[in-house]
Amino acid sequence: MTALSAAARLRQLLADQNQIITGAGTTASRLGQPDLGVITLNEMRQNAEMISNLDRFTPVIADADTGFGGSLMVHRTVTEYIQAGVAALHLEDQPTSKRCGHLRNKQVVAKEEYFSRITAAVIARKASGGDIVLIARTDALATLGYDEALARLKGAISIGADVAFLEGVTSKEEARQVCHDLSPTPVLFNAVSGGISPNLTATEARELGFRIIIFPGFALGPVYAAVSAAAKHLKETGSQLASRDDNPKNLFNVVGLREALAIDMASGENRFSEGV
Ligand SMILES: C[C@](O)(C(=O)O)[C@H](CC(=O)O)C(=O)O
Repeated sequence: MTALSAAARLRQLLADQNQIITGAGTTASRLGQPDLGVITLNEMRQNAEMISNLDRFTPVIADADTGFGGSLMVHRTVTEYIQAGVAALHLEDQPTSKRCGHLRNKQVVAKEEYFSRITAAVIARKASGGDIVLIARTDALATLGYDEALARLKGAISIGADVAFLEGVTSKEEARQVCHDLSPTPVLFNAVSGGISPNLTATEARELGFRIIIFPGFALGPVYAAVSAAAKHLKETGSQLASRDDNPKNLFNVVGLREALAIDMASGENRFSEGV
């Protein structure tokens, strides 16, 4: 168990490249459904646990959506994410019947309810002695405007959130403004391709003042395109679109075949010592 405090964990997050567990991506890939508040804590936690434990040295930021219910569910979510090995989570102010932050006609809960969620998250972190970084996200910009969204983020920070996430930033000016208005609290930029926000590179986002940049859809689109092309090829030609290097062994090496064989040898069981 790491002895890093949440502050140290935050420094690590700011310095390193991280992995993220996207709620939208998990909903699409595990449930085959759109990001409309249908995924549950258990499904998100299982995915988060699997990915967090692939490489314990790469911090994972996981989407916690609305916390999946009232304060007690938020408390449970944060506790379970800590147990799953997640390094940071983001928690938002949409109702539990939420939608992707880059869709239209979003709603948000009252400020008091949002602050109860953040408070429950802070209590859960303290109770479990965890070092998880709490990222407060607000979706209020679209419906209630910049001042209310800023007030929500400031309130969340005063309760104990470590990072602010203004969902759906609409311009570079607004981006610069929020980073300035919340300084020294680190602000996260959500780079959603084709979403509401300006299409920024990581360098551009850093220049505007963001300290953490996430690309939740970076793999989903390309994977979908690649799988569609492969399926089309199979349908049209009856043969698989495989590269010359595709064989079971090469593919299994991507998911740890060499490491597994090394464990077998080191344990003395030698089930695979003749090779595979
Ligand atoms: C950050 C986000 O919550 C996610 O699920 O990763 C989504 C991203 C997306 O829909 O691409 C979001 O609501 O912005």
